Amino acid sequence: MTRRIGSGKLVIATHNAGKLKEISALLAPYGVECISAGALGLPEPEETGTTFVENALIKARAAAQGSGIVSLADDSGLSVAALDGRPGVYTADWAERQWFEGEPGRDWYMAMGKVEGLLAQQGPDVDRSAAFHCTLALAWPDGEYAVYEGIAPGSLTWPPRGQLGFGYDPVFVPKGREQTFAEIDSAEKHTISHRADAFAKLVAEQFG
Ligand SMILES: O=P(O)(O)OP(=O)(O)OP(=O)(O)OC[C@H]1O[C@@H](n2cnc3c(O)ncnc32)[C@H](O)[C@@H]1O
Ligand SMILES: [Mg+2]
Repeated sequence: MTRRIGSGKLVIATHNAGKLKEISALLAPYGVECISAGALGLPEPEETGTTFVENALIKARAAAQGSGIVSLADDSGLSVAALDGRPGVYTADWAERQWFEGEPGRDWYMAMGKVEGLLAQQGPDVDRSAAFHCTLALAWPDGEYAVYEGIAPGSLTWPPRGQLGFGYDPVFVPKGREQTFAEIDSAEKHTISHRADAFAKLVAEQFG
């Protein structure tokens, strides 16, 4: 029997504002008091793993140890079929760190262009299928943990479209749709995304 979060405090071990917003919305119905790793001043651990599971556990364990509170991390990424699954666990790293109006951030437009450039090298008939992956890891300060995985299949489009969401959303068209994730409102994204898929499994086990 997996240990449960219950209705106490939960640290959200991410430094990505887009993810934090989505995770808080997905957890809103379950009466958990969410605190972000940033608000607690927790450092961003180095993601030295080679799989989504390893990196999610690194982030969740670092936050649980640093805060003494059960922590939830999300490691996610875009796997492109024609690029043998890249950028995969390196999805965030493909976007260079930059300063935008005095704030640190990453250049997602440049990263989306990098993916598109590699696809374009394979010619006009290249297979444009891709999938977003999301691994959620829960870690307790005493070392116990649980992992939940989700996926959203789809394809890549170019040029980027839409203003909603974050990261690579403007180039990702989920399967069966015509709009990109950045053109789909957040309530609807929460019914079809990789994060929603992983959360459905977490919710069934933790709050079911
Ligand atoms: O590690 P944390 O602090 O959580 O934040 P991060 O942005 O570094 O997150 P990851 O290491 O998991 O990298 C995953 C990247 O994949 C992209 N990504 C993940 N989920 C996404 C989504 O729902 N829509 C668009 N892009 C997404 C986004 O660019 C993320 O930066
Ligand atoms: Mg990261």
